[in-house]
Amino acid sequence: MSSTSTFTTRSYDEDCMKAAIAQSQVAVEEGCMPFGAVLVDDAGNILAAAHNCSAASSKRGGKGDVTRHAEVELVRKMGALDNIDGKDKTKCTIYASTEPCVMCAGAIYWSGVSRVVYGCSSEELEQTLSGPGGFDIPVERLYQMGRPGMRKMNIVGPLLAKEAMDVHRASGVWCKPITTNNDNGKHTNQDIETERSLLQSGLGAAPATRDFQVPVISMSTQDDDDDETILANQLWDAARTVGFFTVVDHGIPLELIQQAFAVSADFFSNQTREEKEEQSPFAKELNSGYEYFTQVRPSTGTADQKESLQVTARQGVMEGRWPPEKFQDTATQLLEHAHKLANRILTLLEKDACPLNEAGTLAKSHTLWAPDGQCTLRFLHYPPMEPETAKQLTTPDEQGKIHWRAGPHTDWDNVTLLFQQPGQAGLECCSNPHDTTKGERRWTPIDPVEGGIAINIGDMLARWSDGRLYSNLHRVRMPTVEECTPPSSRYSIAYFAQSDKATVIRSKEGEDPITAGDYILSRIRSNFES
Ligand SMILES: O=C(O)CCC(=O)C(=O)O
Ligand SMILES: [Fe+2]
Repeated sequence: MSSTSTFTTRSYDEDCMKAAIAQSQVAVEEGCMPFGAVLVDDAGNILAAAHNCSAASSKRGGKGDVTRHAEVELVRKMGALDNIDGKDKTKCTIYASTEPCVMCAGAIYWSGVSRVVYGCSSEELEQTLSGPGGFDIPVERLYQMGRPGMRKMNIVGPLLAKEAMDVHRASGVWCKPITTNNDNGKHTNQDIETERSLLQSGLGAAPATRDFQVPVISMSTQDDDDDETILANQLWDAARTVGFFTVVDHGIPLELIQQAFAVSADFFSNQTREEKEEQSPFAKELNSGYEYFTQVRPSTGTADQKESLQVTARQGVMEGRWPPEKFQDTATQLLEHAHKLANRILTLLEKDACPLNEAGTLAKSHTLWAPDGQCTLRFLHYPPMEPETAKQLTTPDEQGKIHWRAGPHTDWDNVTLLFQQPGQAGLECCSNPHDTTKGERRWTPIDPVEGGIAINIGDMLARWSDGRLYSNLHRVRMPTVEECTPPSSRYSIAYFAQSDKATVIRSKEGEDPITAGDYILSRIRSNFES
């Protein structure tokens, strides 16, 4: 595990770390290894900067001097610095884009500097290396191994780990290509098996009771730390027990939500299936575009009674797949708002869910429209049906199978924001098996609330949080006879917050990490294979 120091951070730490990471980029541009470092005084002034000067490979200009690591270069520069005269070196900080190796930790100690802030941990880097690992001991532990009387060293990190790792990955000099970093579907198959078992156990088809409630939580705070803490605790309790909750006062304008439902109804209900397919052709590997009654859930063996349009917020994916302008404008705006809200929720949950994460890691792992972005906005329409049809589709066939508007499933993402409209009920969730206060597992409705958004935890965050959070099953039941008199639609819009492809999701110690890209890909594949 990477160590997180108990020492406090300073207001200029992030800016100085960005300067160290920029140095690591300069190193790459000069054909060297991706490491950078800066020296900073106790007022936050950068006194010197250096980067690795060992050539990346013989192909890139000779082997060079292998001791020319960024920190060693920096310490050597210190001897010649004019601006360090009169300063107390023990109060200076060295920012290193990656946790210093044993050699650099020694050089830093002998330089007289007593504070070290690092970007990504050597452990994180090690796990992405294509070759053998390095000669590293976590720097905090290394300094603790020194003799009594040794000067006390103050270590802070990881800080801006994603940014620091991005330079390593993009450098192409030694990280594994990210697509090879997968777990052969071990986890994703487990998720699919959980869904498949619902068919045999009968739990998937058990009717909903109102034995437990899905909490409704106001997200309005006065920008005050106490309010934020109260809100974080409420979200944590709801996420940890039920796994589903509805938020109100969340800041997304009601008019925008209503406008999104209006363009959705216009797209689905005022065009033929062929027109929709032509406007937004479906791409299987991207899981993007328009689909008509195609999704067969492992939990039901029958196709969901729905049509959907999936907007994937990745560079280029929606080209040739956007319905007309007004739809695109509205969907883009809703995506922006949903993205911000999801990130706020993830940040509020992070401290309890992923205690080893640097604060903000979850939020930073989602980038809208990035080349490896994976967030999606899914417009759903469950078409109206006659009462007779609803009855027929919910009567078990010879194999005991029935139909659903959406069969029981868990979502693949970190967190889902689900917009639903009053008067269009049907969404239900199953109790969390880890919540022992609920006894036997049961289903309960998630009633639509005007302007409210239903939130649920997905499999990605369940995994990232080492099971501290749980992604619970949910489904959309068929309409009742009353709801079919007259036949009526259900529209919903789901925002799925899925980390960028290169994000490394690491769960328990000893388990293989997986990139978010591989994770989603294996879920897409297994869903189509089922
Ligand atoms: O339409 C709904 O209410 C639920 C949709 C859903 O759960 C999904 O698409 O994952
Ligand atoms: Fe879902």
